[in-house]
Amino acid sequence: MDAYVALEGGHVVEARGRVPGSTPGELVFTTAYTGYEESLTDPSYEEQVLTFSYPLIGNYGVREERFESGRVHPNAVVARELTEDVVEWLDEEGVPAVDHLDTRDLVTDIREEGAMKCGIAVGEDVTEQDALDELAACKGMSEHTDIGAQVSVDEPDFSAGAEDGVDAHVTLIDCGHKGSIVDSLNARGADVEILPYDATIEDVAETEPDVLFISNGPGDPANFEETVELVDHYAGEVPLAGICLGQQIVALALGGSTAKMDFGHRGVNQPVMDVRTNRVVMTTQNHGYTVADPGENLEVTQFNVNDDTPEGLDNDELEIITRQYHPEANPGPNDSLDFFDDVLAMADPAADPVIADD
Ligand SMILES: NC(=O)CC[C@H](N)C(=O)O
Repeated sequence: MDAYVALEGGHVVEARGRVPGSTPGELVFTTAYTGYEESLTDPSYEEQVLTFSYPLIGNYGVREERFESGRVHPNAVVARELTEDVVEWLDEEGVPAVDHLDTRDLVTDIREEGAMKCGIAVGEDVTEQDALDELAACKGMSEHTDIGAQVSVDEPDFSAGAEDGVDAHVTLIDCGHKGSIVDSLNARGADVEILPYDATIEDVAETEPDVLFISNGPGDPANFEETVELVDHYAGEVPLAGICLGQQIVALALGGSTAKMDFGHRGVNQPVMDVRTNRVVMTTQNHGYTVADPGENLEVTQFNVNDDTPEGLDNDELEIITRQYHPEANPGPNDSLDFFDDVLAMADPAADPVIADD
């Protein structure tokens, strides 16, 4: 099977085709050396082409219990070597895949030029031109204005908490959540009400949340206008938590700003410094945007040791905790699981129910 990857600027790389198909997508890389099932099912990779810098992907098989959602989200997959198990899975999912190319070169290009548009063509008779045509059709990440609708639940859903633990009711706004965020809350006793990304202020009020939780998700946070409005309304009225896109949305709602990073943070060993405890934790990350300015209402309590970008924003008085990384730690490391205890410590089931109007 022939395979070509056309990079922004027009350079075309030849590869071995593993799963046929053609697609555009934003080319990004992850340095994660484990957790390929978690990465590939993470909705935050929607509309991207995921390159693994680790050279062998699929060496411990494919197991559904490690999936973070019901499908593979990247538009295509690139690796130095993909095992048969992974190829079979991607084939069932209809996700184009290529290997046997120099991923060191590709990652170096992304490091130097930044995450870029690309086009992939894989199949018996595909040509370089087919890949270039896909590239020409590739939109920039921020042009995917409906990306929330592509990954969010359409209807509200509910996931019951364990019998033991915190008697709390969390309303999760689903911007493309990882399943293990819900599992982490359920395991601590909290019931989780899952609402679509465009839920209204009234929809949230009906669920009577003890905590309002904004999930991770794909694309540019500025395109989640409905969710930004929700946070703007509920900040100070109900405790707020957010992960990754959730942190960015909370920052936008509280007067801060976000910006696109050059090549982002994607991996499982990103070091984060907590300025309150003076401890460094290792974290799993997957993001291409960052909070550029947290605004006047949020304190930067954690930052990335590599590039100083904000990793944790807090407001103790308004009861807000957000993290840019993934504390649910799938596939690990487990250093920051206590985030969920801190979130649920804000819940006060005896408090008056929230109200929809100001
Ligand atoms: N994992 C996420 O929530 C990613 C957030 C956002 N889409 C970004 O790329 O920065």
